[in-house]
Amino acid sequence: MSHILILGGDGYLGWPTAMHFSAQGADVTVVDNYFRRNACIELDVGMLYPVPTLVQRAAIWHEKTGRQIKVVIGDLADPEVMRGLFDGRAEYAWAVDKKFSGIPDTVLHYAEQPSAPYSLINYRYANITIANNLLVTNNLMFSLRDFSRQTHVIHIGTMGEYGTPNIDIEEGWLDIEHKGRKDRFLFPRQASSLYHTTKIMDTDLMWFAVRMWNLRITDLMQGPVYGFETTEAEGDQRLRTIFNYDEIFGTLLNRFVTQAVVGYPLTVYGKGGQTRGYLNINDTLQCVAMSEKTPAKSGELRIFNQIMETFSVNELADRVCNVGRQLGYDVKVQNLENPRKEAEEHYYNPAYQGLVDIGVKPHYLTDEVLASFFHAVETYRDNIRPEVIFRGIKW
Ligand SMILES: O=c1ccn([C@@H]2O[C@H](COP(=O)(O)OP(=O)(O)O[C@H]3O[C@H](CS(=O)(=O)O)[C@@H](O)[C@H](O)[C@H]3O)[C@@H](O)[C@H]2O)c(=O)[nH]1
Repeated sequence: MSHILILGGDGYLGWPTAMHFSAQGADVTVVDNYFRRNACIELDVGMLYPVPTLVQRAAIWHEKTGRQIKVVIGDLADPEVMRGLFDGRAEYAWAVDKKFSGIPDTVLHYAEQPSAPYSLINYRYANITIANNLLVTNNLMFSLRDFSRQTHVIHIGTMGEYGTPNIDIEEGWLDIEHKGRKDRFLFPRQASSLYHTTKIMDTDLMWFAVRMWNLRITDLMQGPVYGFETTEAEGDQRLRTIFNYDEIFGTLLNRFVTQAVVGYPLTVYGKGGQTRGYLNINDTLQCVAMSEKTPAKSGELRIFNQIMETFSVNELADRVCNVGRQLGYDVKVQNLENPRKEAEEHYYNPAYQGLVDIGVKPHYLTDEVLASFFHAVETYRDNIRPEVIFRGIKW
């Protein structure tokens, strides 16, 4: 049985991933310090529905499936918490069998502050983002160096590391010919938020560790994710993942569908030509699962662009308007002055073939998928708080 350690197991992607691997029979341990929930309380942003604690969710999962997901509550920016997961000192906050699972075969690293607006609220939130994201990644690198260089790490990076260059975006690497000589380098990176910049710095830490200590790392450069319905959560609402629609933690399509359902005009920032690669939450699970099955080699930093299709903000607003109107909603669009500093019209042509080549079958955003997303959000309509949708955190 493979042992999978999930850092950031309480988050939007961490918890569905934990259930996904557990359902397939893996020995799963999740770690989290409840950063996301605490930030949601501190900043008073709305979640679509309440979510039981990580410990409660693990107990519910066990009651329903007979499988255990071991839970550790701790701050991975503290090196001793991280190292305890490799040398057996970790204390389980929940587990049926509290015996140490041993060195993990695979570590899924989601334990990061994931929001661009959060990282730019002010200098304090900027520092929290930088300190958390870089220390967690560095603590992981040193734990692997000291305890297990064979463990495969799958890190969630972001397409935002590349920014919006005026050339095609390759999958992580670029061959350069300069004055008659050739070499291969990380693709140039230029992020448009501090959060995204920490992901660039993560890549540098990981690439250093791969070069020095022959670690095995897959970096998934993910675009904005949408949706919350995953197979393992079907049939029990208490197992649904955290879903934000507010300005800070909500991603674009999750926000637009929620806005449409509650009659709030869709918040298109600036000209709306900002184009990104999007993916369904179920494809995040697939991409991580396929990467786990076909790990990076020793001394390899393997980079995949984890997106399934690209849309501009305007295109997504149109799609949400059309489907919303067919469902009887009076959906309107408002063009707001862009609170972010970003290109509003730009070239965007990223490669994203690597994950398909290792077996991922994309779920595309069809009208049916969008309609089913509307129906899922409608169930919680009364919980939606319009006042948290836009507060205008400026870059
Ligand atoms: O109400 C809104 C919200 C966003 N946008 C625009 O939509 C685009 C995407 O915004 P987003 O908030 O969905 O995505 P972003 O801030 O880039 O961050 C999200 O998507 C990233 C992938 S990517 O965008 O870098 O490819 C992940 O890394 C992050 O964790 C996740 O929060 C941006 O141009 C933004 O200005 C709007 O027009 N209106």
